Amino acid sequence: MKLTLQALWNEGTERLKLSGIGEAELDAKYLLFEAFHTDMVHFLMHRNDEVKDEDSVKRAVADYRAMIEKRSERIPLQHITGSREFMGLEFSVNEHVLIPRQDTETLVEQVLKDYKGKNPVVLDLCTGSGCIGGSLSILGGFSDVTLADISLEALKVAEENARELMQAKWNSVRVTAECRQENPWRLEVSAGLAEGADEKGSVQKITLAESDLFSAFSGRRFDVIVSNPPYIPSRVIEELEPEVRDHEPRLALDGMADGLYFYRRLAAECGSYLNPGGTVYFEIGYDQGQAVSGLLREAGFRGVFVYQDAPGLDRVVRGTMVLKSINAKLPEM
Ligand SMILES: C[S@@+](CC[C@H](N)C(=O)[O-])C[C@H]1O[C@@H](n2cnc3c(N)ncnc32)[C@H](O)[C@@H]1O
Repeated sequence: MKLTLQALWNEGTERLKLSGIGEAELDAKYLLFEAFHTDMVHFLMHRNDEVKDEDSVKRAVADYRAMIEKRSERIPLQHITGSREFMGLEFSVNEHVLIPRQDTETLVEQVLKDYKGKNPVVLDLCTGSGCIGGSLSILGGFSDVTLADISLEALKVAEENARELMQAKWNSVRVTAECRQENPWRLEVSAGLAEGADEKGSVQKITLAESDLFSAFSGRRFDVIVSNPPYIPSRVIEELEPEVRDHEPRLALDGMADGLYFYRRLAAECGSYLNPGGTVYFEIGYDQGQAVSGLLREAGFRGVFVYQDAPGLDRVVRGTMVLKSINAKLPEM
């Protein structure tokens, strides 16, 4: 029987179906394209051609079969390919970070909308791959964004992403990374115009910081604090799909007994790190809107509002800290 792309796709699909993978056809096709560095158009035109008897093609076939084997062990697709698209940008991922979810784009889109044409100083707590803060920096053009996480392994992934994003955005422009501190770890990735050019208004930086929530930010103030903290109740983690339960970091999932542990800490502490009129945006689980809104109101936040994601589920809570003593106003939104 001749070996074709269609035959390889069928073979992969069958293998993944046997492992109970719901989107077996899609995943097999994605891995086929990855192994053969090809796309849908090429596939549709050549799927019934016999694949060439060349070393490079043999390698692609072997790579594809190896990737299918990994996927059949319920290793997430994105861990196999090493990347995930988020907000139209490419983020590297590995087993040390949560794979960015489409739901999380709701938070990024809301901040971009609220701060269009403005340049807030932003802190992304629990940054993981850096997908939230990185997108805000690149797409919002915000010049000072800090990405913080308690996990050094996660921060290394966020650093790679920050460098790649800056490089891609500034193209011919220098991207420098300067290690400022080892313990706790801290690094700045910054981009500016090429040497000799006018640098006015063109410098952008992403700072990466090892921090247990706010531990590394004593005395600092931000205009916007965003966070997608771990929010799954501990007992629920065992019921999740094997891809999540066995392959994504527990540190990224576990919101302790009722899933609200981090929101309690964030609500209590955020006010001390915000400029007057500063705003927080937290991603939440679909059933946590009321509880997290309550925590923010109790902590003195105003304008507390819950936003829904594309399927209509509660996904983001926003609140603004108004410091009456200095007559701060709610920002226009
Ligand atoms: C749900 S993941 C979110 C990752 C990323 N922001 C996203 O939206 O895809 C939560 C992240 O919080 C980090 N984390 C857990 N406990 C933390 C703590 N005490 N302080 C800071 N980060 C923490 C984990 O390492 C993980 O990267």
